[in-house]
Amino acid sequence: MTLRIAVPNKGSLSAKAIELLLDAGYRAHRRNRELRVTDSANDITFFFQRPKDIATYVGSGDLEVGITGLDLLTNSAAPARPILDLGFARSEFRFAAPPGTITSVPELQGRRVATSFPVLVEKHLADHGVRVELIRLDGAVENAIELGVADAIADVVETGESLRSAGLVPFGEPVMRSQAILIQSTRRAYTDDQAVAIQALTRRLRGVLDSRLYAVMDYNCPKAVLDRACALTPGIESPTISPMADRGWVAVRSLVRRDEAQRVMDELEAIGAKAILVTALEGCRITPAP
Ligand SMILES: Nc1ncnc2c1ncn2[C@@H]1O[C@H](COP(=O)(O)OP(=O)(O)OP(=O)(O)O)[C@@H](O)[C@H]1O
Ligand SMILES: O=P(O)(O)OC[C@H]1O[C@H](OP(=O)(O)OP(=O)(O)O)[C@H](O)[C@@H]1O
Ligand SMILES: [Mg+2]
Repeated sequence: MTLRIAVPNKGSLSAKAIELLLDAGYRAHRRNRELRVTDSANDITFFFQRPKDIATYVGSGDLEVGITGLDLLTNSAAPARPILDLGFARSEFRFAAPPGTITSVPELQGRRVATSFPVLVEKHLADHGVRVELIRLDGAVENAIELGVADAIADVVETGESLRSAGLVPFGEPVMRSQAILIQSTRRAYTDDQAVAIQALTRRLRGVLDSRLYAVMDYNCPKAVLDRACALTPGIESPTISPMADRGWVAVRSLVRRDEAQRVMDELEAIGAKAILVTALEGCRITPAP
């Protein structure tokens, strides 16, 4: 097997990582509770591992690549590096405490800080010259203060709901911003075949991410406002302009960001464009290879 890839077997990363691989044409379905799935057609084996262990396997070179979180990679201190941002599991890593108790990082000096990311926290505090008593927990860290084992916590924050419901407020700058990433080892040597296979995987994943980000926009445009229309829909390289039977009009096709499509349609309509269509992408290769 040319490529062995570590995929999170549970938690916030798992379902989205598998969905991404399936959308990229890989057979990454787990039947029952399989921990290893081989996709012979693509010459890949997926190993379903605990999210916290993935950087260790990839860093050591025992698996070629893996999907993990930037915060987990940093916390592992494994010799591995991100090769592609995957855009999901976006979060911040923050300190928090009950309001009015600890409100800045220097005030943590000598206090008890609970976390399940001890390496990440220790490094950040060392960089700020602050020494604490670290309380290592596995999860549900927000309860640690009320239960009396810590004075502050450092944990993943997405919506902030877990902090709010535990009566905690974040303080200090975020320790880091994280998202899901594809990683490879910085230490091992990859064979030429493996390097080519990693490139192919990366291009496929990037294609899926771009397909989710962009849509095709088609519209009919009076020639008199074509410059303004093209400025609204510049596309990635340049819009495609085709003649129409009515010589006063042209047909324009361009890629637009999905999250901007409604605004762009409003503005095109306002300058006189007609028959504006937005079509989702099933797949694409539009950004350059890494
Ligand atoms: N609520 C969340 N929203 C977005 N990303 C999250 C959230 N919780 C965790 N993550 C991210 O998911 C990755 C895995 O985090 P973690 O190890 O805490 O696993 P988990 O998804 O919480 O599963 P578990 O704690 O049950 O093992 C990390 O990169 C983290 O930043
Ligand atoms: O800001 P929020 O949207 O509330 O999300 C953040 C919470 O999500 C994660 O917890 P998870 O559910 O994975 O439980 P865990 O603490 O056991 O990891 C994380 O550890 C936070 O507790
Ligand atoms: Mg968690």
